[in-house]
Amino acid sequence: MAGASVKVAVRVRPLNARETSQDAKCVVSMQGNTTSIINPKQSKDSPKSFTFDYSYWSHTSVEDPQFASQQQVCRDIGEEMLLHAFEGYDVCDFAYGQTGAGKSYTMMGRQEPGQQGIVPQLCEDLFPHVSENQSAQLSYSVEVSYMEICCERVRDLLNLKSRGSLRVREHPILGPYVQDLSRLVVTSYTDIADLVDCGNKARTVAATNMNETSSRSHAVFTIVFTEHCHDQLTGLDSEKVSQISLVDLAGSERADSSGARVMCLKEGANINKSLTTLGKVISALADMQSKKRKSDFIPYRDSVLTWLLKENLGEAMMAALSPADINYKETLSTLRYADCTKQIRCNAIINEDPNARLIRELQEEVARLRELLMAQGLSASALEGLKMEEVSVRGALPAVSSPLAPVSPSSPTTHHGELEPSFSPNTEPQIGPEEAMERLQETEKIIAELNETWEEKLRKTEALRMEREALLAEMGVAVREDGGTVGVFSPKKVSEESGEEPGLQSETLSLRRKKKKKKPGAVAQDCNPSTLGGQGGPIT
Ligand SMILES: Nc1ncnc2c1ncn2[C@@H]1O[C@H](COP(=O)(O)OP(=O)(O)OP(=O)(O)O)[C@@H](O)[C@H]1O
Repeated sequence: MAGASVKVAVRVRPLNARETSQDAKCVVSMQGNTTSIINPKQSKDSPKSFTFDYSYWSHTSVEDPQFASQQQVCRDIGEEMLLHAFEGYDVCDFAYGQTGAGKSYTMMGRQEPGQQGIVPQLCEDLFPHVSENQSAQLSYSVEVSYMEICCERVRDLLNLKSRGSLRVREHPILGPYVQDLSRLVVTSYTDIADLVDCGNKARTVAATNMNETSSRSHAVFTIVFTEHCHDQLTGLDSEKVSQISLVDLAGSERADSSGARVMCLKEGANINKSLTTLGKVISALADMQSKKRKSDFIPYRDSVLTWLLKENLGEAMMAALSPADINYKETLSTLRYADCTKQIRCNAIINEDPNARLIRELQEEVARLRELLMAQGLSASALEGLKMEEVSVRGALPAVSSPLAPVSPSSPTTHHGELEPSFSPNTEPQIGPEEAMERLQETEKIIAELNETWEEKLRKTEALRMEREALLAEMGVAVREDGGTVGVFSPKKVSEESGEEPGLQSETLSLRRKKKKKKPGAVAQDCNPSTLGGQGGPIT
């Protein structure tokens, strides 16, 4: 897989009701792997053509021999991803395109038979693969996480209680990661399907509360897949870990500020930082490839999405296209974006024994930080007695003369979902006690998480499931008696007088009121989607 190009597919959907009502014409055509588009204003000009790994014609219906179904898309894209994940590679598929072009349809699809998208189909194929490969030597475990990135803030879609946005941090050994993002264990397709469903509903509820649509945010669903190997001859255990990231990006037209619709101030500044940075990253990688340069500056750090997917951008991209002449400019821009992505090559490596190696390296880091803190005047007994949750780092430590590791002006700031300043154990100047203490706690927390037993993970997963169901029920999402969720109440109109949706339950409302009291007048400016009951006032 290493060195292979990113697989790029484009897919054109049928005209929708709005386009049909405007008498829109189809300007996209496909022949084999080639997609062509005609400029409706200069129809005498020859069409612009692009060749991709796959050009999916889903504009018509199954009766058309050229028609590409959900199953075909998943067979081409999903099956290969699964295969690579079983080999131990990290893989990522992201869906790009204008709002309403068909990204979510391709990634998630619909509930009806035959309409399921890549995510549910891939998850459905996962467990039969596990059963086929399982043996006395080989066993597998699967965990999932689901997050949403909006305005550069990260929200956990599987732990609805984590109301604030999560911090994106960079650890010198672990690299970028989302602190406290829940990773839930799953043992069957039904488990995954329920979590996907809950996450999607959490997204919908949040969007409804915000009087907006989920097309403003990026959804990242990740399957962490671990192969445990026990060598019966030597008695040695080893592991291969791979991540399958499935990303439904925000609508691409928002990358263009001129096309921006009404949006709050913060959103205006941030909504597309991840999307525009993704574009820059893709074009820098493509440029590097075309010039055959070994390394170049790639602006991964400029946005949360690109930073988190830094090691994992390769594998597949699905560009969703509207067929309509009225969307010509957007569709052409999507085709160009996809064309640029073709040039990227995967830098894949197999993640062999990452946990054992990580724990060893993290323990070395803990020892180093402890030494540093002792050298700076903290006693060994104080360090031993240190409990992560008890420690209030700021102001609790003696001041020392060594400077904190400087944050370069271009480094993103440390705040909620935004990026932490980077630090490297080898190159940084001596760090101060506050930072050392913070890192020590962070590293010990990561080690504890890596050392968690399967039973502990199961307990956590179950506790979160119960919390999630209770909260979703409160927010107006019906829960079946067997635990599955069955649909969100239809979006409620925002009451003009109060700014609240009348159907929302008491806790959500009281949360909002509390916020409103604290920050009068902030409704129009703060679009933090991380608060499920967030400021739901109209976006102006
Ligand atoms: N290939 C397709 N076949 C049939 N219907 C489709 C297809 N693609 C999209 N649709 C329909 O078009 C509508 C918009 O699609 P979808 O929600 O997937 O767009 P999107 O790109 O994800 O938009 P957003 O950015 O707002 O999330 C949906 O009703 C969806 O079911």
